[in-house]
Amino acid sequence: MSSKIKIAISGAYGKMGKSIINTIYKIKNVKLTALLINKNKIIPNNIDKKKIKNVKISNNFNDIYNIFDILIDFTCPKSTIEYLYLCHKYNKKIIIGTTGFNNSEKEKIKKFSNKIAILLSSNFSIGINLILNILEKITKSIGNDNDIEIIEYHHRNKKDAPSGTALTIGKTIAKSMKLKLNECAIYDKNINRNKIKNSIGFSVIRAGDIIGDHTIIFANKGERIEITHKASNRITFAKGAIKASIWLYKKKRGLFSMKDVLKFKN
Ligand SMILES: NC(=O)C1=CN([C@@H]2O[C@H](COP(=O)(O)OP(=O)(O)OC[C@H]3O[C@@H](n4cnc5c(N)ncnc54)[C@H](OP(=O)(O)O)[C@@H]3O)[C@@H](O)[C@H]2O)C=CC1
Ligand SMILES: O=C(O)C1=N[C@H](C(=O)O)C[C@H](O)C1
Repeated sequence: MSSKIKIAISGAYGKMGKSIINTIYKIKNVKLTALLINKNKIIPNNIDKKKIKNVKISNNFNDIYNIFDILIDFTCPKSTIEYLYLCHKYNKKIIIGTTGFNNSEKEKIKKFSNKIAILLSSNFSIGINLILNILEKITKSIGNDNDIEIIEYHHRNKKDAPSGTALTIGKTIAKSMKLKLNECAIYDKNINRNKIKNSIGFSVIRAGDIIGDHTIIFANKGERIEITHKASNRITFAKGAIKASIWLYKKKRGLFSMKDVLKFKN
């Protein structure tokens, strides 16, 4: 590729935004050209000013639409949808890392993907996507005979629950049992499991500065299988999102996921 892919980040001063700023300069095919922040905020002290020397910083998409190719968004559902409209207006591609969308917002994302290229992932780590890949096989083998639980652990500031990753894991398991998640998910532990076949229980822990851990339990009489992923640094998500943006650059339109990017061999 002759010229580098130009990247803008929305949510740039957030935990994920800062992680991407500190990672992107190490990756040769891409160049950070713009930061979209919420209000006119001072640059956080844990952002190295050298890394954003020639980068435009604005709280207005219209200031930067002509200096980037792909927007990497880690903000909140309301802001993501606002940026989706603007990416459609200016025909820009978008990597969506934000989680916590309601059904109407998910419909909007799907609708816009008819016009622009969108890659949506609740978790950009290689590890979680590898687990999603093998979960189908495990569930098809033992899902019907086991109690299934998903436990997620995040930092005390996380706004949505269960996590987007936990919901994606639940959806993958449900689909492997030929069910929709809303037909088998149990969020309320007072429900007697004996009454529900093929249920998937969710548990949520919010504490300290936990980056993002997920455990899936398949429990039967006499044994249980526990599959756990622990993110120890947000760099794992940042690298995945940047890798996804390089992949998405070639696409004109459509809704994609990390499954399309990683193409694990079965
Ligand atoms: N897919 C994945 O792999 C991962 C997804 N996530 C998800 O990403 C999202 C963000 O997580 P995290 O970075 O920890 O959250 P933070 O709250 O640390 O960061 C979000 C940032 O977005 C800013 N923001 C909100 N609205 C706008 C806007 N319209 N324009 C520009 N900036 C805006 C916020 O500003 P202000 O504080 O002023 O509101 C804040 O700085 C969450 O939904 C989380 O679940 C997180 C990690 C990995
Ligand atoms: O809010 C976070 O931090 C994270 N959110 C994502 C989710 O909701 O699954 C991904 C990761 O677990 C970190």
